[in-house]
Amino acid sequence: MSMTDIKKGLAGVTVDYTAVSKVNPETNSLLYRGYPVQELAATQPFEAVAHLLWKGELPTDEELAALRAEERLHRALDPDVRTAIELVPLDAHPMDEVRTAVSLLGARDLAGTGSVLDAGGNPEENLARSIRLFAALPAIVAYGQRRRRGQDLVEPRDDLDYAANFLWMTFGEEPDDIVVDAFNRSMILYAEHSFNASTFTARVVTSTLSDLYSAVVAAIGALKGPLHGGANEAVLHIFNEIGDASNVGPWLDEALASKRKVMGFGHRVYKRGDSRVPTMKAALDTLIEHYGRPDVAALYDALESEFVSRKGIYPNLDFPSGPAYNLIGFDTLTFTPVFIAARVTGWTAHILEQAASNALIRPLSEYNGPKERHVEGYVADASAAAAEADVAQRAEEMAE
Ligand SMILES: CC(=O)SCCNC(=O)CCNC(=O)[C@H](O)C(C)(C)COP(=O)(O)OP(=O)(O)OC[C@H]1O[C@@H](n2cnc3c(N)ncnc32)[C@H](O)[C@@H]1OP(=O)(O)O
Ligand SMILES: O=C([O-])CC(=O)C(=O)O
Repeated sequence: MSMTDIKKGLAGVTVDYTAVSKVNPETNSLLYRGYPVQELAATQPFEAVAHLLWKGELPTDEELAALRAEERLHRALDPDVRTAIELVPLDAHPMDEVRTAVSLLGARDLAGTGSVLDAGGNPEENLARSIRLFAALPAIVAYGQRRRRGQDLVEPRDDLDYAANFLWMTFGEEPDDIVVDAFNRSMILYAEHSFNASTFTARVVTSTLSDLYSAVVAAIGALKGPLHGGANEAVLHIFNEIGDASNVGPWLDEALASKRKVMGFGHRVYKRGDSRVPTMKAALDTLIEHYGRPDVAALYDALESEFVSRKGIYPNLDFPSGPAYNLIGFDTLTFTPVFIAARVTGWTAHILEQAASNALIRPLSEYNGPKERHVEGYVADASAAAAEADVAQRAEEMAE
C-alpha cells in the first residue's frame, strides 16, 4: 500500500496565488479584488464589476462609459452565430448550444493567427476578446430561449444597460426596474469564485498556452454539471417535484432514504453557509413581493429549514438563484446559460492572470492498476531491448 497522500478532488489543496477574488469560509466572506461582493451587488452595475475583475479597479465614469460603448458594439447576435445556434437540435441542452456558439466565435476570431493564447504575450488582445465575449453572450442565451419557445430574435436596445438589455433581448418587453436590479445583483454574485471547477478548468487549458476561447469552451463544459453550475437548474426541478411547502417533509424523507443529493445545498469550501446567499435571498424576496408569490417563499423556507436541521448542510448560491430566475421568466434550462454570461467575466480574468504568470498545470497520480505484465508473444528487437536496458539502468541509478 502506497504512503502517498492522495487529495481526492484536490480538496484542501492550494495550487496557486490569485489576486482576482478571495473566498473566506472562516468569515463567510467573498472579496472581488478586495471589495466585499455584497457592497458591489448593492452599488454597481454588472459592467463595472466586469471591469473590476479584469483590470483590478472599479471604473471611473469615463472608463465605465467606454466599456459600455464597447459592449453595445458587440451585443447583436452575429448572423453566423445565429446559423450555428440553429444547427443545434431544439432538444439539445442549451449549455451545448452556448458552448457551440462560443466555439464558433473563437474559430472565426482566431482564424489565421495560429490559434494560441499569444503565449501570454498579448494581454490587450485577450482582454479585448474577453469584452467581446461578455458582450456577445446575452444575445446567444436570449435567442436560445426564444427559439425554443418558437419566438423570433429580439434586437438589442442601445438605450439600455447590460442587465436591462439582456432581459429585453430575452423577453422582448421593457423590464421593470425591480427585476433589472435583482437580475443585476445575481450576475454580480455569479461573476467570480476563485478556483471553482470551471475556472480551474479554464486555467488548466490556459496553462498549456492554448487560446482563450478553448479555455472558455472547456469551462462551459465544467459548469454544465449539476455538482457545479447545473445546480441552479436542478434546484427548480426539485421545487417542481415538491410542489408545495407542505410536501417538504415527506419529499425529504424519501430523498435522504435514497441517498439523493439535494441540489442547491452544500459547498466544497463553505461549510457554514455560502457568503452570497443572504444577498441573493434578499433579491429573491424583492421578486417574490413584486410577482406576488408567497408560495415560493414558503417552499424555500420550508426546504431550507428542514434540510439544515436534518443534515447541517446549508444552501449555496444556486438555491435562491433558481427560483429567482424562474420568477423573472427564464426557462429552467436557461438558468445555467445565464450563469455562463456572468461567470465569463471571472473565467477571463483568471485566464489573463494565468497567462501572465504561467506554469503548466500537471499534477501527479498514484497508479493503482494491474501490476506490470507483458503482451504474449512479444519479443523485443535489438533497439527496443537496448532502450529497455537503458531505462532499467537509469532506474537503478536513481534508486541509489
Ligand atoms: C455555484 C456552485 O457551483 S455551488 C455548488 C452547487 N452544487 C450543488 O448544489 C450540488 C449539491 N451539493 C453537492 O453535491 C456537494 O455539496 C458539493 C459537490 C457541492 C460539495 O461537496 P464536497 O465538498 O465534495 O463534499 P461531498 O459531496 O463529499 O459531501 C460531503 C457529505 O455531505 C453530503 N452532502 C453534501 N452535499 C449534499 C447535498 N446537497 N445533499 C445531500 N447530501 C449532501 C454528502 O453526501 C457527503 O455525505 P457522506 O459523508 O455521508 O458521504
Ligand atoms: O466555488 C465553488 O466550488 C463553486 C461555486 O460556488 C462557484 O463557482 O460559484
